[in-house]
Amino acid sequence: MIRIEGLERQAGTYRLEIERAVISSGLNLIVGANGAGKTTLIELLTTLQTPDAGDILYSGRKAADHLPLIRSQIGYVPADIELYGDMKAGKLLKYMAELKGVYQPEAIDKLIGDFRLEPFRKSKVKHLSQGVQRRIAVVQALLASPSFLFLDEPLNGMDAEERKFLITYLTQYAKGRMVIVAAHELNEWEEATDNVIWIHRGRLRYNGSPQQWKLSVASSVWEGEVDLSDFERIPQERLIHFQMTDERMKVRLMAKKQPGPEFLEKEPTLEDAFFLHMDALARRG
Ligand SMILES: Nc1ncnc2c1ncn2[C@@H]1O[C@H](COP(=O)(O)OP(=O)(O)OP(=O)(O)O)[C@@H](O)[C@H]1O
Repeated sequence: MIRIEGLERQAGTYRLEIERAVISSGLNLIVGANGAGKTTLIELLTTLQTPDAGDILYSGRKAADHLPLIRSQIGYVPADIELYGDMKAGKLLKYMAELKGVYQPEAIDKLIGDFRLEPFRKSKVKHLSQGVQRRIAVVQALLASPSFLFLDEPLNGMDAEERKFLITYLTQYAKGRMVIVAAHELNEWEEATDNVIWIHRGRLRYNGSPQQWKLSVASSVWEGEVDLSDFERIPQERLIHFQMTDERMKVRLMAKKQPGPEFLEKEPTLEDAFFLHMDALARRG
């Protein structure tokens, strides 16, 4: 468990302030608009940034007072990964494991197998695709079997198969451990997410189950097919998705009541919930 108490961090004109929060085991999804502070929060939690005030407690221990111990339990995959490009993938992982003091050839082989990196063992990292490089970055973060695993936009650069694999892997890994993911694309995390952490302009707006987050915007999402002339009359800000089908438009939108007989109510997804909560905030001003 991670506890946040009176956390404050100023970076230029941006300010993050979280009075109190508890993050439990399982897969935690940090959501928020561009610039909301997802990366700042992750960097504070991973102890890369130092707060101006407040404490972060890992299993009851203040991070600031137990840095080496806590860092040894943290794995981190930043959004902008920078690996040693001239090193071969296999050698890089061996080197990283030695640096962390956890070199065990069988454990590395297992991770290389799990992440289907065998064909790239002898390739220089800089010659590998974005997706493969990100898989290597995830493996290096897993080398010491961290109890707290942080990933900032981990699906960036991955193809559909890699994305699906990573989400399934992290879902399993999060059982009994803590995985914290910052993401823009929410729908892919729908099944995997145990807890949503919503940051808006440096403030914690929600920290709880995805079910509760979605329940609070229930009966607000509708889907139906309309003529193009009707589509043009729908206010832009109500639209969640739309797609042309022959001469008509398939529309997913938000509305407090049924927009017309052709619309059916839909269960909100995580992405819908985010959209609706952001809209509610904007309306409150
Ligand atoms: N060192 C810094 N100096 C000044 N401003 C900073 C610094 N670091 C971050 N910021 C600003 O703080 C805000 C929050 O940034 P952060 O990267 O944490 O947001 P984010 O939610 O991860 O955004 P994105 O989704 O775009 O990655 C942004 O407005 C950013 O420009």
